[in-house]
Amino acid sequence: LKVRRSERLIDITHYLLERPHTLVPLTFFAKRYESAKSSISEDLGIVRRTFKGRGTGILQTIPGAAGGVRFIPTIAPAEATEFIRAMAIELSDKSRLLPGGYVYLSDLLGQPKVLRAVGRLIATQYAQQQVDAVMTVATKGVPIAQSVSAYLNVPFVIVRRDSKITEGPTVSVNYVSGSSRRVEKMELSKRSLSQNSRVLVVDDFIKGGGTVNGMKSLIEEFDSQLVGITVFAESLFSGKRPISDYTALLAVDQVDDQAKMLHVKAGNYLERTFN
Ligand SMILES: O=P(O)(O)OC[C@H]1C[C@H](OP(=O)(O)OP(=O)(O)O)[C@H](O)[C@@H]1O
Repeated sequence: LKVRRSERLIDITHYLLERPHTLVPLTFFAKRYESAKSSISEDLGIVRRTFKGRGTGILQTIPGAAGGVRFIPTIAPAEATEFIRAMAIELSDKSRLLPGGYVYLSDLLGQPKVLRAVGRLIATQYAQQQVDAVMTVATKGVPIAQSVSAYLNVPFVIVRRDSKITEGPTVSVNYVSGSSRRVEKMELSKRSLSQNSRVLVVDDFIKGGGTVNGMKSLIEEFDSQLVGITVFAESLFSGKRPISDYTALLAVDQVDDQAKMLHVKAGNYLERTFN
């Protein structure tokens, strides 16, 4: 039974939204709706124009027999700007101040709406780059990594600071925890990352930068490449960070836990992603 265009458009949209960064051949849709490929091409043109117009994402067309379409989720600059503006106001609440210049984020990074937005923002930044895996360190970075990996349709791997027999054989590196000048160890199970992987590092917070620097070393131990580092928020840090090339959605620009004062502004995400 032939399926009407209005129904095809709804079902095509739903199918693609659920399968980001996945190549879907035209013949798949032609068979699914028992429609001509020319009709499916017109359908996809309507979806592409609507996605583009509303900032939903990019619908790539790959020509040829092995071709098809691929949905790349993105977030529109205006929506990204609005989200970051709202987050900066939310984070500038002095009740979020923690000793040592840390900011309490766990309530926000436990909200599905916030995690979906953060995942989409970071996936937009790397939408056109080859990413094979998203890496973070337990614990607070995990929900962010999961959300980014869902939008990029790649696995995420969790680096741990403690040894667990359930992780099997691991690769470990020592790193200096910036804020406390302590030498710490982090490790990743050998099976979780193959050689020559292109790895995106994400985390909730960067202070001294020791943690992300440790993950950079770990990626090198796996003979893999670091694609980029993006964190939800960066703190003020008086020392010199071992890593300076990273992206932050938000940035603490005034903090004084004695005076109970905290101000958070937009980080460098917007200019790094949309310029
Ligand atoms: O830039 P640095 O000075 O290295 O600090 C940033 C680390 C510390 C903190 O993790 P913790 O709160 O230590 O651990 P967990 O994420 O497990 O709560 C945060 O999540 C980053 O991973």
